[in-house]
Amino acid sequence: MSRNETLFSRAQAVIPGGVNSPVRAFGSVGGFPRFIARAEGARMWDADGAAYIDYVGSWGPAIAGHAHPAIVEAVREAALKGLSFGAPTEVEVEIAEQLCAHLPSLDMVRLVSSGTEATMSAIRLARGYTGRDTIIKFEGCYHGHADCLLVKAGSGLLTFGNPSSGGVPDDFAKHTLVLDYNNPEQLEETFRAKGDSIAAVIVEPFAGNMNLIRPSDRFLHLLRQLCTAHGAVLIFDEVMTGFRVGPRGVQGLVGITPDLTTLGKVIGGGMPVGAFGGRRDIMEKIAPLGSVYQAGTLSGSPVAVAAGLASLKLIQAPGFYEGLEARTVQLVEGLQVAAKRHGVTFCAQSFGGMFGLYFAETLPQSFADVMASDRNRFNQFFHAMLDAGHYFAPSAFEAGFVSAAHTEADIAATVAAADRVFAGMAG
Ligand SMILES: N[C@H](C=O)CCC(=O)O
Repeated sequence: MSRNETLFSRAQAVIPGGVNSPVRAFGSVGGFPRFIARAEGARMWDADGAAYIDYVGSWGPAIAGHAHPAIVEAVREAALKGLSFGAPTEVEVEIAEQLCAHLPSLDMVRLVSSGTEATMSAIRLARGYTGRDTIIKFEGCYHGHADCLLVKAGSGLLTFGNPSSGGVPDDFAKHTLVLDYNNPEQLEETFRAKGDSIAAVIVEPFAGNMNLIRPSDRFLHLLRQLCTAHGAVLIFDEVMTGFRVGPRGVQGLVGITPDLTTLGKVIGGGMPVGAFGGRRDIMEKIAPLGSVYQAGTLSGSPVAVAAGLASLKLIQAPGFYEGLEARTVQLVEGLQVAAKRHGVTFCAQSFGGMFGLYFAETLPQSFADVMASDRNRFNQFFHAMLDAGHYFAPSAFEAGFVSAAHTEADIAATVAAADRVFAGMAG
C-alpha cells in the first residue's frame, strides 16, 4: 500500500470521509486522495514523493505560487510579533484601506476568517438593512456552508450529488428562493411577483463552483437594475473571482457596482482571511455602529493579514495579470487544440488566472448545460493527468487555477501530457 493510501485509511478512521472538506476526497472521480507533503511555486509533492504541476492552487489563494518567499517571510515576521491579540492592529487597517482602494464598490470592509463567514455575514447584514427576509440565490452557485445558502448549491455538494444539505431545517431554507443561473426572464418574473419582499440577491458573477460559467451581460445588468428598483441588496460573491479574474474582480470587468461584495482566497495569500464590504450606509448597520451582529475571535488575525498584504503586493507588480492571463490562455488553448487533434469532444475557457474544462461541444451557459457534460470522460482525463503528474481539481464541477509561478514550459508540459491522454481517449 502506498503512503497516500495508508494515510487515507488512517484518516478515514478518525476524520469523516478522511478529509476536512468533502471535495478533497476524490469521491466522484474515484481512487484515493493524494496527501500533500509540501508545495513550492507551481508544484506539489505528495506523501509518496510524487510531484505534480498544480492547477488547484489551494482552490485559488495560491495566485503567486505556493510558499512564495515574500509571503512566507511576511508570515514569519508577523508570527514573531505574536499570533493574535483579540485587539485591533495596524495591519488590519492597511488591508482594509487596500481592499477599498482596489474595489471602488467598497466604502468600508470587515475582515473575517473565511469565505463562508463573509457570505453568511453579508446576508445577515442585507436582511438587517432592508428589514426583509427573502434572499435569492442561483442553482449551482456555492457561497460557503451557511444554512440558508446550502440550497441547490454547487462545489462539493454538486460533486457528491446532494445539492441541498441535510441538517438544514426547512424553516431556515424557506426564505431562500433558488432561481436558474443566467435566466433573465425568470429573474424579471420573480421580481415582478415578489420584488418588495426580497432582501438580497447573492450571485457568483462568474460561477466557479459548477465548473466555470460566464453569464450574459444582460443577466448581470438586469440583476443590478432590479435590485435597485426594488430596494434589494445586490451581493457579488467574489470569494473566488476577486483579484483572480483581474485586479478589480468581475465587477471591474463588467462595469457593475454591487452593494456588497464578499472576498476570500487571494486576499489571504493562503491563510484564512475573508472579507465583506460595500456601501457605507449598509456597512454602518453592523455592530457596534448598528444592530446587525457579527464577530470573530480570530477575525483580522495579524499573521493571516500579513500573508494577505504580501499577496496583494505581489499582484500589483507590473505585468502580473498579463502574465497570469497569458499562461492560462496558453493552457486552455493548448488543451483545446490537443483534444481537437484526437477528435475528443472538449472545450475550455479562462478569465484571468481561472479556467474551466468541459467535456461537451460548447461552453456551458446554465446549470443544465453543466449537468449535461460527460463526467465519465472528465474522470478518465483527471486520473490519466494525475498519473502523469498534473493535478487538476478532483471534480467536474470545480474551476481550475493557474499561478504566476507557472512557466511557459510548465504549461507546455501539461498540454503535451494532455495530448497523450486525449490520444488514449479518442474514438
Ligand atoms: N469550491 C470550493 C472552494 O471554493 C472548494 C473548496 C472546498 O470546499 O474545500
